[in-house]
This record gives sequence, C-alpha cells and structure tokens, in this order.
Amino acid sequence: MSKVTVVGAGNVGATCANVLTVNQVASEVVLLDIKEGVAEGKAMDIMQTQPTLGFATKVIGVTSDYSKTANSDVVVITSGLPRKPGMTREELIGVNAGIVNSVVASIIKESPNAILVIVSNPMDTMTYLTFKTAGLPKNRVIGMGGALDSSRFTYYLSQALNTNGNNIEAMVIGGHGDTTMIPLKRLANCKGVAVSDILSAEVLDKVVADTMVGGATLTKLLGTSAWMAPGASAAFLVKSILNDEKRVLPCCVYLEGEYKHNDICIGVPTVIGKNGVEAILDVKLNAEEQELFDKSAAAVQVMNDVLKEMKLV
Ligand SMILES: NC(=O)C1=CN([C@@H]2O[C@H](COP(=O)(O)OP(=O)(O)OC[C@H]3O[C@@H](n4cnc5c(N)ncnc54)[C@H](O)[C@@H]3O)[C@@H](O)[C@H]2O)C=CC1
Ligand SMILES: O=C([O-])CC(=O)C(=O)O
Repeated sequence: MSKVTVVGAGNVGATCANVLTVNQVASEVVLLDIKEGVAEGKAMDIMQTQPTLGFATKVIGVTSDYSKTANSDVVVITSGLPRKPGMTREELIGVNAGIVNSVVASIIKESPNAILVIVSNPMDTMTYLTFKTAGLPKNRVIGMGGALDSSRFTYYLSQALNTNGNNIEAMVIGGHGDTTMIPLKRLANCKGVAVSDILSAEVLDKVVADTMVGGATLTKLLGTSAWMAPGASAAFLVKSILNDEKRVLPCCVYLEGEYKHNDICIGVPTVIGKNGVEAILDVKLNAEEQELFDKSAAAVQVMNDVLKEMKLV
C-alpha cells in the first residue's frame, strides 16, 4: 500500500497523476489544487479510463483539503505558474516561491515522513527553498529536472543517430535552466559506444545546444511549458522511490562538498530508492566539465541569494 500526493492539478500534475495511476505505481494517488473543482475533475477523468486500461490504483481529487493527503509516502509538488514563450524559468521565482513555501508547510503537517519531489520552477531554487524550510533530512528533498533533461538529450541523440532512444545512455547535470544545464557529451553512449565516436563534433554540439533549450523550444510551440515528458519523468522518479529500484538518476539535491560545492541544491547523479536520495555519485569531471559545473552553480547561487533577499531562507 503506497500513497502519493500530487500538488497542482495542472498540466504537469495531472499528467504525473495519470502516469502513476495507469502504471499502478502507487495504490492511492491524491491530486490537490487550489482551483475549485479542477483536481476533482481531473481525478474523475483518470478514473473513467479504468475500465479501458484495467488498473487498480485509486485516484481522488481535492480542492485545498490537505487532510486527504495525510500519510503520503511521496509528495510531488507541481503547483505554480509555468513560463510563457520568451520567459526564463528564473522569472517565475516571485510568484512560485510563495506558492511552494505555503504548500510545503501544509504538506509536512499531514505527511511528516514523506519524501518530497519538487517540480515547480525555477526548480533548483524551489528545491533549495524546500530543503531550507521543511526541516527534512537532505535525502527526502529531491528536485526533478535532470531526469527530464536527460530524456531530451537522449531524444536529440536518437534523432541524430537515427536509432531508438532505448539504446542510448545520456545524462544532464547542473542547473535546470536554459544556460545552466550540462549535457555530458563525453559520457553519452549508444550501446556502450561513445556518441563522440559516431557523431561529428558539429552535430554533437548542436544536440547539446538543442537539449539546453529543449524546454524553451516546447514552450514556444505550445504557448505554455511542456507537460507530457515532465509528468512522466516525475512519475518515473516516484516509481524508483516506491519500488526501491535504486535507479541512477540526475536529481537536484543538497550538496555538502560533492562536486566541490556546498549549501546549494543542483543536479548531480544520484541513486534513488526507498529512502529517497540514497547516494550521490561523485563522478570525476574533467577540467572543462568542472568549469561548466562551477558556472552553473554560480548561476543557481544567484537565485538562492534572491530567496535570501526575499527573506524566505
Ligand atoms: N522541473 C521541471 O522539469 C519542470 C517544471 N515545470 C514547472 O511546473 C509547474 C507547473 O507547470 P504546469 O503544470 O504546466 O502549470 P499549470 O498552470 O498547468 O498548473 C499549475 C497548477 O498549480 C495550481 N496551483 C497554484 N497555486 C497553488 C497552490 N497554492 N496550491 C495548490 N495548487 C496551486 C494551479 O491552480 C494550476 O492548476 C511550473 O512552475 C512549471 O514551470 C514544468 C515542466 C517541467
Ligand atoms: O521549460 C519550462 O519552463 C518547463 C520546464 O522546466 C521544462 O519543460 O523543462
């Protein structure tokens, strides 16, 4: 018996709840939103796929009734504004910091033992805010961004290689921002063969550039930010926790010296299992990668300083 709450029944939250439900990742999914009726409606819509899809998971929707979220094992936080075309994720900090702050306080009261998965943007900043305010150990506060960015890196590589993405292993670390993420092209491989041995440097650099603006590209096409892959990536992370799969996933976590950084939440390879973040894999970066990581961390730090100016941390 496992229970997952998804806060925010918008595009990403509802997609995440749907993937969790149809794949029976949890036995109960609670979808919560502040907008009257939205979570109830989306939960009902998902439940009406049960006869067709045949799952046993129960999903309910509630409007701001946190008592229904009590004793959740995992809580996914997607509440907050998405960006519009032309905006950066960082521009969302003003509104979303207030939303995430109040949601986390309400969630913790009902589910003091939950593992929190933060999705709301700017995600690295919202993860830091949550870690600093929730009073939870660092293994229980996980930002979701790197798993999604790695899926996009894999997608663009699969297009360039004209192959099925399931043959590819590729990882993105660093911040979840248009200029801060670091697709690790040196380590990306197709069935163990380095992609740099197959693709030209020019093509590989274009794949990296496309990956970095993957979210912005979709925002331009859709008029709001993406939700299918984000919702699925968040659900995948939850699955690794609830099934104790111990998957290696790049996640935004609190660093204490790893990658030469301290007091920051940023994307690094982690092992995700029943205790949340079970390990941080301190991969040896080369000088160029470490320089990119340091620059990324400096940009993430600027946003953490904004939280300090806002007197939220
Ligand atoms: N970390 C990542 O990889 C990704 C992050 N995102 C972020 O996720 C967030 C959600 O995106 P979408 O679902 O597309 O937006 P959306 O606008 O479709 O849904 C957001 C939902 O949050 C709800 N909400 C607002 N304040 C709330 C509160 N105090 N309590 C409960 N619910 C509240 C809204 O009513 C709305 O239904 C955005 O901040 C977006 O930037 C989106 C995609 C990927
Ligand atoms: O692009 C955005 O604003 C939403 C997001 O984080 C993503 O899809 O990667």
